[in-house]
Amino acid sequence: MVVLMDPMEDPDDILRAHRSREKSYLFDVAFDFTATQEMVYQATTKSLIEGVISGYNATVFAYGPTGCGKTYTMLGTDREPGIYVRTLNDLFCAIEETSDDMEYEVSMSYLEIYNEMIRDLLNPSLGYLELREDSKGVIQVAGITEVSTINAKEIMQLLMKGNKQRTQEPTAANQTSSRSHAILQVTVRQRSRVKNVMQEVRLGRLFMIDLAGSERASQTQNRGQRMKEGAHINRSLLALGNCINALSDKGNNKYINYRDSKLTRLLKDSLGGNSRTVMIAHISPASSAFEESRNTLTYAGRAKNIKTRVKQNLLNVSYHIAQYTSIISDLRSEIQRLKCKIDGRGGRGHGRSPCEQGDIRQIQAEVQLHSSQFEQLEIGQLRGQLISAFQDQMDVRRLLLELENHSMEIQIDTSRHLLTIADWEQEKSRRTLKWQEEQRKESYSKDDSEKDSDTGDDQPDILEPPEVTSARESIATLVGEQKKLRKQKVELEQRCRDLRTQGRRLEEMLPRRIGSQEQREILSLLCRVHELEMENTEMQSHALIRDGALYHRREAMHRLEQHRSLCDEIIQGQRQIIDDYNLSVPHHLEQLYELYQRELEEGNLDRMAIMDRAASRALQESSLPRIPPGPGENTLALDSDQESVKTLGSEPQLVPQKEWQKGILPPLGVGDLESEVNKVFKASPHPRAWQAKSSAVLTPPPIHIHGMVSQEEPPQDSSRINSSPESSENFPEIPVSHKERKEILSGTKSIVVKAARRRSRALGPERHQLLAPMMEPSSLSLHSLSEADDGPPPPLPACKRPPSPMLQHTVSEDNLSSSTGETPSRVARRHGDAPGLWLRGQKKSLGKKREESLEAKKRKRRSRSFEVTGQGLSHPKNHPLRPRPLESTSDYRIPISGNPVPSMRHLSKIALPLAKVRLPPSQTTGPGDPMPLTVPAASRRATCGPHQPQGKDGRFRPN
Ligand SMILES: Nc1ncnc2c1ncn2[C@@H]1O[C@H](COP(=O)(O)OP(=O)(O)OP(=O)(O)O)[C@@H](O)[C@H]1O
Repeated sequence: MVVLMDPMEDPDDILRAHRSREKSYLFDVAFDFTATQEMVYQATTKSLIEGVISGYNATVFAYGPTGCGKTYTMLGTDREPGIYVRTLNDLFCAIEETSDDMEYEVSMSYLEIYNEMIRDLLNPSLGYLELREDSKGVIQVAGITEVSTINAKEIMQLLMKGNKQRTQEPTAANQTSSRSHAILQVTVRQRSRVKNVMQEVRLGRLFMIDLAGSERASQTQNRGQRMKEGAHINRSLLALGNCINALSDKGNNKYINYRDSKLTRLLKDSLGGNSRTVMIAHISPASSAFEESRNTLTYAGRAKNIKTRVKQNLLNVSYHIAQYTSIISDLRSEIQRLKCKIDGRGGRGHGRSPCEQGDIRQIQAEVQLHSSQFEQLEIGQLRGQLISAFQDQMDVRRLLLELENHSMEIQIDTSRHLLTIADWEQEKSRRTLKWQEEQRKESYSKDDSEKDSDTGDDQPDILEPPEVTSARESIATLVGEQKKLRKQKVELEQRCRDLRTQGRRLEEMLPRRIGSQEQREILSLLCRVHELEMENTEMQSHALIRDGALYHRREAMHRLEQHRSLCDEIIQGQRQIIDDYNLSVPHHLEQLYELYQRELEEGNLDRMAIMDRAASRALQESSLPRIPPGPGENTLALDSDQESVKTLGSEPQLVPQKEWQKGILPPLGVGDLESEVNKVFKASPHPRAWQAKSSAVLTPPPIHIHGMVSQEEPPQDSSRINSSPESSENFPEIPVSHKERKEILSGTKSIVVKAARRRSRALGPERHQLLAPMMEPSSLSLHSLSEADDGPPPPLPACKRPPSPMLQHTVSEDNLSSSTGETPSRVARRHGDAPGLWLRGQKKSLGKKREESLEAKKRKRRSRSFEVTGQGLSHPKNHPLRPRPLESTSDYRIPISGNPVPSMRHLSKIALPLAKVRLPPSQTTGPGDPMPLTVPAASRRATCGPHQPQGKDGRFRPN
């Protein structure tokens, strides 16, 4: 509240008491002489700044008589700056605070209205400027200088410069009287920093006006120019007052005449339009300025009633195409900069161009994703290559295994054919002997002259059977097949070496390429799996080798047993003759015979057999050594497998490296086989010579099997058992008839081929089961033997020679003749006696004791053999190559059960050469031994009934 008191009022003057001019005025704020510049600024102007930078117009003007401090309030001094400086300072501070999100443009113009003329204070040389109004009704000063800056210090310098240009003249009322209206216009443009085609711009204008003071001519005592200036000042202020009066009159909608002066025209919006306006009225406390003060307060009071409509100045800017070009150029520059930054960081900007994205974060994420995908793809490729290399190696090794399996089958077939040929040679020899015997018998009834005439031809005309010829042809084919297999094996081994080299390169490369521990562990496990697969394959290979070796070994053992039994019988028979006829024997022969007897009694051979069986069992039960694919590089390949595991992982090796190198691939044995085949490939034209050669073979003494003795012979090179010349030369010594041989061989082939096929199948997807069935007890052995035992109870259960009763007689003859390869008469003739003498003239004194002794030993052997047979049932694993039960029993079980089928009839006619062979029990009943499998069952029946000790039927009947 401002109370204006009349200085002329006299309380004692009653006449003028009712004419008092004292008046009170209400304003928003009133300052007294204690108010500072800061207080005035804070109370009047500071609140306008926020609106201005947000797009609102504002006006601050100082109104009042001359010399009342308007200029002081607005401009101030250096020490006490006024509203101009303080407002600008705060304005720039506010802009600075929001400059991160918003972009500002600040421009300033400074002019004065002097004598109703507009002059640019920033560039006074421009002369007087005109006021113009645009299409929107906004008043503009044409050509005014607008300085754009955001630097407060710079704008202050401009302000000082402009003030110096303002017209000030000393008057009687004010030494620094302003003779013009000074108007400082600050325009603020605000826009968002986010670029867009359509952009909003906020435009705020702030007018800070230092009006010239109204003056009275009497008071200012102006004359001339000063009086003229005062007149213009007063006229413009009058126009302003009129506008204020008009605007403040609420109920009067009369016309607002802004055009009376340039000042009102310029302040049109500030007074009654779109502006927040502050009027600072200045009055003087001097009583002499009572009238001016009253008028000022009256105008100010009226101005207080003026209502304005404030609105935000918003401009929607749509850019021109040139601006679009500029924007695009800016964007490209930004993209290029980001691209260079990415390239400089990792140089991984391959593939899709990041410029297509435009967003640095998206580009970075994409680049990272591509990098990760590339790394995963690379690892995946390497892993795939390694797996492929492993699989190729395994495929080649399986092929090798199949090749070896096939080779073994060929060997078995070849052996079978060799046996057929040998049997024929044996049969041929026997027939020749028979024929010669008959010739001799006939010669007794002839004279010497006739005898001499018959000596020309001692060879019968014996035709070779077709199966023997076929066997010779088959052998030729099999030898060719073996050569082919050998060639394929060499190629496969080379292929295996190449694959191993390739795999080794991958194994060396992978640890360097893979940085992830997880990936390394995966690959390590992969290599480990490969190693186990290799191990499995090699175990199968070794099992195959062992199967083949055991088969040949048993076969050879069987032959040797037969041969030994033959020799035993010969020795016993000859000894019997010697004893019966009290023949004189050279001393060294007698010593040898005693040694022979001693070994029989002491069981040395049995002990050897036990040791051999223990060694064989240890061989079977021990862990199988690994078999490298071959010497040289193949061994290296396997080593490399382990090295790969060592490289990729830290798992310990289960098998020492040396073990890998110990094994060998199963030999194809072509060389040995060929050498063997060459001897019998063609029919021998001289069976006698062949027999003489066979007789030179060192035949071991009979081996008496006791207890746990197995049929296996002492350790020897199994690979040579079947293919060695010695073994082949033993074949003719086996006195089996041709027909019997054929039956046996057909059974042998059936079993062996089926077993080989099963092995081949096991090498496929179920190759892991290859070894398992071999370790299972064979039902074949159980059935064959148990059913054999279920037959007619044999008086001598362990008889090795069981010809059927109905065939016993013929068998006996064959037995005698074939067991030695000579007829009994021939044997007797060697000692100078007639053929029948050695049968009829047996003496029972000395020979009987010896015979009883031998018989007791035989019984003992039979008994133990029976025990062994029973134990053999529970230990079938001694026959790793035995045929599978279902396949084998189909051919051989039925005859044994007592219901002979036609095939059994043939079997029952098996000649005694086999029947009289002293076969070890486990061999005769073992399912893995095809030939003894059937023969003992039949021979047991044959001997159960009519078998008698020697001499009863006038014939020698060896065991
Ligand atoms: N509040 C104040 N404190 C100190 N000095 C002041 C104050 N107000 C005004 N003055 C002084 O009074 C004198 C006149 O003031 P000023 O020039 O500002 O008056 P004016 O109203 O602008 O006059 P004019 O209308 O003639 O220009 C100046 O010398 C100024 O320094």
